[in-house]
Amino acid sequence: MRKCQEEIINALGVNAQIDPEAEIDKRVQFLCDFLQTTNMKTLVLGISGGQDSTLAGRLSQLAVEKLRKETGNADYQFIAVRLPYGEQADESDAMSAINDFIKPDKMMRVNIKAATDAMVNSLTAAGAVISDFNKGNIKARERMIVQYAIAGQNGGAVVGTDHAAEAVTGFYTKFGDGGADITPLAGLDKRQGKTLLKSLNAPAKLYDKTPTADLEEDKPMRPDEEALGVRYEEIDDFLEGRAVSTEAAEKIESWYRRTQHKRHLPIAPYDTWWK
Ligand SMILES: Nc1ncnc2c1ncn2[C@@H]1O[C@H](COP(=O)(O)OP(=O)(O)OC[C@H]2O[C@@H]([n+]3cccc(C(=O)O)c3)[C@H](O)[C@@H]2O)[C@@H](O)[C@H]1O
Ligand SMILES: Nc1ncnc2c1ncn2[C@@H]1O[C@H](COP(=O)(O)OP(=O)(O)OP(=O)(O)O)[C@@H](O)[C@H]1O
Ligand SMILES: [Mg+2]
Repeated sequence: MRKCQEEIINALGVNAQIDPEAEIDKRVQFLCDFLQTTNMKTLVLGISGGQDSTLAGRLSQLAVEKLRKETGNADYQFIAVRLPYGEQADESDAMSAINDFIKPDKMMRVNIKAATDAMVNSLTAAGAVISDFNKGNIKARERMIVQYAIAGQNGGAVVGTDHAAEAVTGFYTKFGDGGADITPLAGLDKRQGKTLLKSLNAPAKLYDKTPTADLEEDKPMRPDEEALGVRYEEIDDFLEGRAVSTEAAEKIESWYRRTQHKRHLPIAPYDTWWK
């Protein structure tokens, strides 16, 4: 195995083999332990209609149901949040994830278009030029603001959907979808997430779907793999310690190096990791 590959696997805590049932139990229990230790009662997560939030949402709902049953305290709750920018192309998938699978205690909908456009207009009026790509990151950060507002009002925590196949490339917005309190999918790669969804009897259309950030208006529903220049199959093989083409390995390692700053707290004078 490549030396850098081994370092990444260890840093991100990936296991090549997983037992789906045991993983589900472990990750639900992790959420339960977190809520009990912090004395919080509410989990909050944006549900996009994509694979990651479908899985993290269902695990969150299972955790609060378990705690309600075990403690007799009815206050534990999961709030799923729909956060479209205007009209969302795969709105029906998002609603199917919520109604047919996650079945959250509560669902809220906040359209982030007005806030996003107002921010872009204010920046433009101040003389800034905001590209479509940069506006995409503003959308991700508006979603973060909404989730923290709901968590703040409910004494709750924001669930993040980061996992190993995303962390390795840093393919998320810093302090946007990367901003969260707890990440129950950490250490899983994309196909392992899919396996957990199958095990939980999720509708196949939700995990067979092409992963997309869907942040850019110039490139609607652009597949992550197109933006990254490497396939999830290759990223997952790499993370499971398998051999991948040199080209794929070098791309993955390059993304990893370039996005190192996203996997750390802001750089302080005593930090040395960034040098
Ligand atoms: N070396 C360094 N040390 C410390 N900080 C550094 C830095 N380099 C950049 N930065 C900071 O980081 C910022 C760039 O990071 P960031 O703002 O995240 O922006 P960036 O990484 O350029 O873009 C985010 C990427 O993630 C994708 N994304 C976003 C959200 C969700 C999903 C999804 O899959 O759903 C995907 C999105 O499509 C885009 O390709 C810079 O503006 C700078 O402030
Ligand atoms: N339209 C949206 N409504 C609600 N939440 C959203 C929306 N778009 C993104 N998010 C939040 O941002 C997170 C990051 O998006 P990302 O695309 O990585 O995950 P996903 O959509 O759940 O899965 P996939 O990677 O398979 O598309 C989502 O998991 C979700 O919590
Ligand atoms: Mg998505």
